[in-house]
Amino acid sequence: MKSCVFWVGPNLRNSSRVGVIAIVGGMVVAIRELSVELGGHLVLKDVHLDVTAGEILALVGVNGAGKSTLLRCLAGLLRPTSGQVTVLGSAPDGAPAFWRDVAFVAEEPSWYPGLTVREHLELVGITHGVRDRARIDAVVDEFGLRERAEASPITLSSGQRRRVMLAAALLRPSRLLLLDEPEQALDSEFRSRLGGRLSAYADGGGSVVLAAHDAAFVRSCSARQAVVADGQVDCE
Ligand SMILES: Nc1ncnc2c1ncn2[C@@H]1O[C@H](COP(=O)(O)OP(=O)(O)OP(=O)(O)O)[C@@H](O)[C@H]1O
Repeated sequence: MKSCVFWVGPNLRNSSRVGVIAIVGGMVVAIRELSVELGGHLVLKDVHLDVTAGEILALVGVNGAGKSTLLRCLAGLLRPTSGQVTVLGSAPDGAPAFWRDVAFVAEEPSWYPGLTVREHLELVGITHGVRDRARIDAVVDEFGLRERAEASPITLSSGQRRRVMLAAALLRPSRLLLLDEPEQALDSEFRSRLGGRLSAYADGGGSVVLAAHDAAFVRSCSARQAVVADGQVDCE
């Protein structure tokens, strides 16, 4: 094993695997010869991709290009047809230890039925060792949710629901954020604020892989771009 590079920033202090898993050369994601066949169609073909600690990678491409498919492979929700996917030193396995270090925001919002916005955030916080009410309050404010904090997410607008999902992902410690079209349904001001927030997360040593359609949003988070087309991923 080559030299180990650890960066323990504000988002990472409570991380379960800091100091346990060695990230060779700061590599957080390593994809080698990844192919994925869905419904008899080769969606991804021999993809090779690396993401380092503190990097934001934006997957861009037309509808159906395979961006969500790639994110689902990184989250361990989809088994590749062939090739290797390594996340934080291991194959994504969906085990609790994996989810302690990785936060995933899917394209479709989901939440715990019967809980208010604040209760949802508190539950996510408790699950990941964040019990500080002031921290929950700060996130509620940061994501513009104060007036709807006691409401059920089902009664929120689509942009407000997206904010709840993003707040939950950024509230807890993690080392890698996987975000499927996080800018979707957000107004322009909040898109640009989210870009700044993700940049700060990366400055703290976290890595982000996101799929996005909004070029201005991708620029606002200073992301490296990877174009997904014809089953291939071409990085800048
Ligand atoms: N379960 C499935 N069975 C068969 N085909 C699938 C399945 N899931 C996805 N696909 C196909 O795989 C291709 C890639 O889909 P994917 O959702 O990854 O695209 P995307 O780049 O995220 O698109 P969008 O920008 O519209 O979100 C599409 O042609 C889609 O129809």
